[in-house]
Amino acid sequence: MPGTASSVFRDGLLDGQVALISGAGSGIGRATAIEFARLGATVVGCGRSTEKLDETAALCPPGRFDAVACDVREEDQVEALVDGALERHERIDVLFNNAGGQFMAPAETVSMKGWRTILRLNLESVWLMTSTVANRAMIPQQSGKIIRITGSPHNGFPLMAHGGVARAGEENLMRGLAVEWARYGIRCLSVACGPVLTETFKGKYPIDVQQAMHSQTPLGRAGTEEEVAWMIAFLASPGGDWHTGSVITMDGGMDCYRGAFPPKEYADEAARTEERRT
Ligand SMILES: CCCCCCCCC/C=C/C(=O)SCCNC(=O)CCNC(=O)[C@H](O)C(C)(C)COP(=O)(O)OP(=O)(O)OC[C@H]1O[C@@H](n2cnc3c(N)ncnc32)[C@H](O)[C@@H]1OP(=O)(O)O
Ligand SMILES: NC(=O)C1=CN([C@@H]2O[C@H](COP(=O)(O)OP(=O)(O)OC[C@H]3O[C@@H](n4cnc5c(N)ncnc54)[C@H](OP(=O)(O)O)[C@@H]3O)[C@@H](O)[C@H]2O)C=CC1
Repeated sequence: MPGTASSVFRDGLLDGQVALISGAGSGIGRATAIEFARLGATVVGCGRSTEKLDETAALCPPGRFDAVACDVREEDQVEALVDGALERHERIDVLFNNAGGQFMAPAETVSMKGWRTILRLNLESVWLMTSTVANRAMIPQQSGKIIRITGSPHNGFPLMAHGGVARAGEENLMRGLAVEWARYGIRCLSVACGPVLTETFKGKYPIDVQQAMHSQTPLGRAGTEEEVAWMIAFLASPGGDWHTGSVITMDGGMDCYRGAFPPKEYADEAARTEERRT
């Protein structure tokens, strides 16, 4: 992400906003923190590793990134994170629940400990962060936007069944809260991503699995962390004000159709057109 200005949005688009971003020390969280800071927001970025957060701070315009070590699974740490953000910045306009992840393993090998690890890291932590920020900041101020990153495609998540369950639950949580909390002026949304070429993604999955994911995407490529950051920035801007409860899917078309089109069985053009019946 070279340069100091957004390559998509006007300067000052998010002036005055305070955004809390989890997992801001790498990948999508870092790219989003940088984009928000460039657009004028103050970002409170959390993660477990302070070194990674300090690197993000160095990539943001000076004074725009407030790094806080916090494990989003721990109630006392999340409460301290939110209270500290309010003491220093007075409000929280955007919560981007980005921290999370899963491991790839055949379902029959996943132990109860492994299952609980993923449900806790994703679904439970999203509820903890969301309820704490809503109760302490957004309901009192009668405004806010809460965005969770989830996954696409929305059919089963083979080899990551635990992750798929967590993401489905998170999307439903955002939908339910969008209805309940509209009366407080709070918008709740999910952004469901297909493969995004972050360092973790590239290091985590075998190269042939990655290539299969890309070739099974109609647009034939993975997304970039900047493309996700632009979507989150748009949603935080006035352009996002009429969005709530939605699941915005960004996946190069994978959710509509799994595979390159036309499939090899239809390689012959004649096989793609049905004969007219008169
Ligand atoms: C095809 C479709 C196209 C679909 C195309 C869709 C594309 C979307 C793909 C999505 C990509 C991404 O999300 S990429 C970004 C992902 N980012 C991350 O994952 C970052 C965060 N991840 C993590 O922190 C870790 O990977 C994670 C395991 C999730 C949590 O770490 P923890 O330290 O909390 O947990 P650990 O102590 O390591 O493990 C706890 C237990 O979990 C289980 N466990 C952990 N790793 C395991 C493993 N590899 N295999 C089995 N079991 C495992 C064991 O029971 C462990 O206990 P013991 O046995 O006692 O050790
Ligand atoms: N890359 C992809 O293809 C896709 C990613 N996603 C989701 O997007 C999000 C970001 O992914 P990506 O950028 O690729 O991955 P990263 O691994 O780079 O990002 C995950 C971030 O979350 C932080 N984190 C993990 N556990 C915790 C915790 N318990 N408390 C606080 N912070 C934590 C990590 O920092 P630290 O270790 O310092 O705590 C890290 O910075 C994840 O939720 C991922 O599942 C969804 C779809 C596709």
